[in-house]
Amino acid sequence: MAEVVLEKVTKTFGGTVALDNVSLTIPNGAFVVLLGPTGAGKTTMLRMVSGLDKPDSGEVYLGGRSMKGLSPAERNVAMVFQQYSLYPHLTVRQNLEFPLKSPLLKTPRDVIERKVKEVAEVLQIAHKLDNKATALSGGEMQRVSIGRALVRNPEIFLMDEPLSSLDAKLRADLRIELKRIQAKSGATLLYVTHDQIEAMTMATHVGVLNEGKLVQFGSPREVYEQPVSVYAATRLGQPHINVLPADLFAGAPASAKSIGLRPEHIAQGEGEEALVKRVEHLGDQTRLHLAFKKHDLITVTDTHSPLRGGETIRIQPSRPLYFDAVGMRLA
Ligand SMILES: Nc1ncnc2c1ncn2[C@@H]1O[C@H](COP(=O)(O)OP(=O)(O)OP(=O)(O)O)[C@@H](O)[C@H]1O
Repeated sequence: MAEVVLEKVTKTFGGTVALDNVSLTIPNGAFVVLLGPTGAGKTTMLRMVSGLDKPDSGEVYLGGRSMKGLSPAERNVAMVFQQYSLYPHLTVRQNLEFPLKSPLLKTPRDVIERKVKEVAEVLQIAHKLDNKATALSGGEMQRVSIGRALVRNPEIFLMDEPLSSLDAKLRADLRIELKRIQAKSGATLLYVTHDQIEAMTMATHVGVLNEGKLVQFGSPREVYEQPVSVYAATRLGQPHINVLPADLFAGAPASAKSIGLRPEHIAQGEGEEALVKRVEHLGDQTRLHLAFKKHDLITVTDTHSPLRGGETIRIQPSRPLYFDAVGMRLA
């Protein structure tokens, strides 16, 4: 287990500021999901922690120790990247054994065998252990790369979109397994994803990055319910939060420029008229696409709603969030 601390970390590439004075304390055993659009600095943050890259200024501490000058091998971290990195001439078993065969670790043979077997079962690749890495599908290769990180029992895992090449069923299975393994081992995990469900279901903490700056760090629930800005609010939630001019509804504070309404925070039955443009029955949820005073918005309703396109309903905000002219949240 290890606490991860970034202290005023800045990293630039030419004219691009990839990380901008980021300070952050990640508690022992946390599962942190980093969110932000492409180029926000997520991968750069993982690379700073791993030692693959050095900060221009600032410092990284793992388990209370400064990592200044330490190589990736000298840090107790294991990484999984989006692109699988396997030894193609070795079998799946040999690929999984490789991290344990480091002369530094001196892992006994029976322990190696047990760990490889356990990890292969969890990742549903036990039947492929004797295949060459090149004789695997993309999803299988990715599972072997995850396995190579898992066999080592590191204090810190760094994962960059590790499930993005897998199909929906396997993603859902591995989400649960990764969360279980992380909770059981007590390791701290930093995880990059663009997937909302992964963020909400796996994370104990969410870090929102915008152009290299850490704009919010908190539990998924906190970021969802109490976002600091429109930007942070739009990082979580599917369908997205509705952001509309504040004066569309009565009751906005004078300094509010926009109102943010999560789809489930629009009450139906009372208020003003909205036109139902489209009804989407998704099985576990029904979405209503509404037109309200020339603006589009999305809300959710009863799964068995009899509503149809062309009808009108009455709506009013139930839990509005207000933002100022630059998109910052108003208290
Ligand atoms: N090795 C590099 N050389 C030059 N620029 C880089 C390098 N690595 C990152 N950058 C730049 O730094 C910024 C942050 O990149 P980073 O890869 O951390 O973003 P990201 O949030 O991980 O994006 P993605 O979701 O696309 O992976 C980007 O503008 C990127 O182009």
